[in-house]
Amino acid sequence: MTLTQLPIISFAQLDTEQERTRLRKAASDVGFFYLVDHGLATEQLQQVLAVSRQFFALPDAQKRALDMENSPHFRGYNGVGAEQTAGAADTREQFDWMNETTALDNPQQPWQRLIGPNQWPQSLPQLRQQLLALTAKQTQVAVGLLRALCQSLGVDAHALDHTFSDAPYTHAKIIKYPGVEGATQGVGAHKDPGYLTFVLQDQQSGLEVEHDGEWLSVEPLAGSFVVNIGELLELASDGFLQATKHRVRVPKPGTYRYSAAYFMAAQLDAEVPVLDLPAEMKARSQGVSTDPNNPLLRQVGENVIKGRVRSHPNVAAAHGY
Ligand SMILES: O=C(O)CCC(=O)C(=O)O
Ligand SMILES: [Fe+2]
Repeated sequence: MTLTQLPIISFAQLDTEQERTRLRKAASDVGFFYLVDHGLATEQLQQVLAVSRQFFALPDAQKRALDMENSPHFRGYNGVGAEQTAGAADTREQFDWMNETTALDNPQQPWQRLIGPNQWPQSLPQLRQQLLALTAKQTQVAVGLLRALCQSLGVDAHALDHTFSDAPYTHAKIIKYPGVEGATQGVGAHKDPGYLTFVLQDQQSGLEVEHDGEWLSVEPLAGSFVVNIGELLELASDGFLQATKHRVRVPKPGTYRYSAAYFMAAQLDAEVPVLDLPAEMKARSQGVSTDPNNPLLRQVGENVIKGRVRSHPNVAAAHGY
């Protein structure tokens, strides 16, 4: 039967085996679901979307001063057309931030250059405050969700904890998709590189998920996060869970879509283990996908930097990646 809506999972009920079974089904059959009862107030989420609108409404020069091309750590602003996905330019403006740290003095590996400071607009101090508060709460929920997912896969809830015990690598972005005549690709079809992604959408749809060879539109559900499985979970489950491909279509001309995406990975220096799943799950596993254009890498930093360099060739070139 064709799927018409994503499953809805209650975070608050994941202490019950019944809800964890629903979680496992959603994660393995679709790889995408709405997460509700996650404890973040709808008001806080509305404030994030409001401050994000304020950010994108700043004068172009102020946004350009934060251009990602200034940052060897892939942080900051990108205008429409700067990012590449599936070999074509995306029609979206975005602002990216990650764990707030200082750069390493002597990075040995390209992915170690991801470590560093963010770029924040001085004229909108509430952006930094709102976005860092959001990320901190999302990390708590993502860790709880990952543990429940491990349990649902028949392994210890803490089986992956050692891969993020220093602190998970978190990357997030606020996004504005403008309706541009003749454009269709808001963001091209892709998988996300981390463990789990949370997307906060406004009332405008546009996100589509690949399921059984068709594209399913993810209609907005107020107060929810749209959660999806990333490549690190495909690796950890040896393909029992698949990182589902998704894309965003450009809204109608004259309209806009705003969203905020949060990507939780393991710490950059970790290796993702293969979990010892029960035999019946192993038997149903498809194995890790082998796309020559997108190899999945167990070394977390390498998997993350792969995506950054591919999405932002201008930033990679400016900083000698
Ligand atoms: O804006 C969205 O709904 C999803 C964005 C997305 O898939 C991404 O940035 O990886
Ligand atoms: Fe994505």
